[in-house]
Amino acid sequence: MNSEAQRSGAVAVIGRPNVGKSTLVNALVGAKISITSNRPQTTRHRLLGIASFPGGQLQLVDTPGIHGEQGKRSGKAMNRMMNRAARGALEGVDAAVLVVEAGRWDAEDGLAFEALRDAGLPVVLVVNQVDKVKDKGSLLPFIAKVSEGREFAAVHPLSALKRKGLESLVETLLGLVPEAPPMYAEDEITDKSQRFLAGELVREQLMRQLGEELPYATTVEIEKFEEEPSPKAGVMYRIDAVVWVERDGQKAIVIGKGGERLREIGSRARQQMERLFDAKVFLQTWVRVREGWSDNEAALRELGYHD
Ligand SMILES: Nc1nc2c(ncn2[C@@H]2O[C@H](COP(=O)(O)OP(=O)(O)OP(=O)(O)O)[C@@H](O)[C@H]2O)c(=O)[nH]1
Repeated sequence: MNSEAQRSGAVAVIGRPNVGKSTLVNALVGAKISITSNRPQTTRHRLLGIASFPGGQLQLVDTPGIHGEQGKRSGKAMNRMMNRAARGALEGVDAAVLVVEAGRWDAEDGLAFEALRDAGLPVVLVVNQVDKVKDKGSLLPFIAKVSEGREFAAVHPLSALKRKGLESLVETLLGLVPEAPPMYAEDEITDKSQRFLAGELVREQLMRQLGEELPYATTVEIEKFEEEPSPKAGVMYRIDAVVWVERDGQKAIVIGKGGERLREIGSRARQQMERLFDAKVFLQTWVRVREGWSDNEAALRELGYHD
């Protein structure tokens, strides 16, 4: 790529839940700004990941997974909001990446593709998780089948987790965005505040550490986020996080025997925050009950959800 012709533009990252959209955005940005877990519907918000390269800058819009009736897990209002947030991400972008899992294409992948086709965007197909495919020879027929009757600007088999195959994807994407100076400074990595990211890192641990349906009944609110100078670490943050659940019984499970579960959630989240903020973090966590929050639009807005 000609290094004098700087390119810059927005690219939506779309796909059904759990295919690796956030993992891909993090890999391209080079930092963990979007939380990931092996549970579908981890991402609930739209989030911008800013990735700067010698040839230009990509503003990657990470989105909640597009899901159909069968994919609903949280309250109805939350599901509606997530689908609206994903579809809303298509406005004002220059191109889209459709992420699918290698070897698998189902109805929800079809829904995601149709949303992109209807938006009239150039679509790059990312066939993710190729590290899990033993018979690499099966990839070509899979790609041929998926491409039948569907138009893609390019197809990239890759592994977001192992960071394999990313360079050529970046080259393709830079080719699809306009010639323009970067929109953000090179050291900026997201449009979200540290306060927002702190809440997400607590939520990531809820997704990872709680079993069954419980993660979908929880959300996190940051009640206090204070920065103060620290003689050793430069700055330190004092953060108070509230974990909201829907019922009393759920509160007991999140707290765990003798408070063990909540301590582990807090400790892992704090480590992740310290890494991301490059600072010392003092984190306190509480659990509170708010009945039916995930099926109540007003409660969702109060808790920071919007489309
Ligand atoms: N083996 C393998 N696993 C991957 C790869 N990319 C993502 N994963 C795993 O797949 C799971 C889902 O990844 P996410 O990035 O959270 O998926 P997502 O598409 O953002 O999910 P939603 O938030 O549900 O929309 C996580 O456990 C990731 O570690 C990959 O290239 N290879």
